[in-house]
Amino acid sequence: MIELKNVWKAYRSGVMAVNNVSLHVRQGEFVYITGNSGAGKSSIMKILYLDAAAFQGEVLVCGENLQEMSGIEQTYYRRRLGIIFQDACLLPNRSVMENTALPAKILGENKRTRMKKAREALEITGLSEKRFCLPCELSGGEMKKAALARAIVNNPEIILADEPMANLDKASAEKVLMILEEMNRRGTTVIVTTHTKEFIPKVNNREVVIENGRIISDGRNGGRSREA
Ligand SMILES: Nc1ncnc2c1ncn2[C@@H]1O[C@H](COP(=O)(O)OP(=O)(O)OP(=O)(O)O)[C@@H](O)[C@H]1O
Repeated sequence: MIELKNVWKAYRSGVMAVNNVSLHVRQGEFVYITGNSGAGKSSIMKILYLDAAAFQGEVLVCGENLQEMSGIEQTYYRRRLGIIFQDACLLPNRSVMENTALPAKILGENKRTRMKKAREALEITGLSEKRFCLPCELSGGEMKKAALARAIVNNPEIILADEPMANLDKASAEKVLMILEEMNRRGTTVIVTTHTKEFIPKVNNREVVIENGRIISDGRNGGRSREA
């Protein structure tokens, strides 16, 4: 479903953040991308949600080449994604409810439907009580939960979650993973980055480990390398 073929991404500073990465994620898979801070995890996610300017190599999603998409095709592609940005990226002057409903608004849902969807998503993430707050009135962990609610509100085909467990206590982090796993059980392809393996379940998970922009192992349960 998602295929990176020999992808390179260098920043103007000269840093080679993504160094010849090839990765295939099948439809309905749940993949963890792990690695130390600065390893290149977010850069890979940015490439996938089209936030990274010039990169080399090919990225195919359902056979479509991201670089060859027109502007309107990219817009439709983004609508198929639920994204949790590393720094939450909530609109500062909109309530939690409005932030959560935003992807439904972009899809053209009427107000009643998008508020219903936002209420349900906030219920799932346990943030209902804070629905009328502004982002500045939330803790870091609550911001992550709002970002998660926004990411799941449209029941997306693909979720790209960049450090969704950061700033969360153990119980909240486990709950975030539970929600992402439930989305995955219902058919959503999920890619999660994390610099800590603390919360990754030990059983039957695919973990792609990045170091200095390269994949150094790709396997299940910390198993043997597939693509390194
Ligand atoms: N906009 C940018 N301009 C220049 N260098 C950048 C930029 N963004 C990231 N980098 C560099 O690219 C490398 C990879 O960064 P990236 O954010 O992808 O890593 P990461 O694995 O997500 O790290 P973290 O876990 O700390 O978020 C790092 O050396 C970083 O300093």
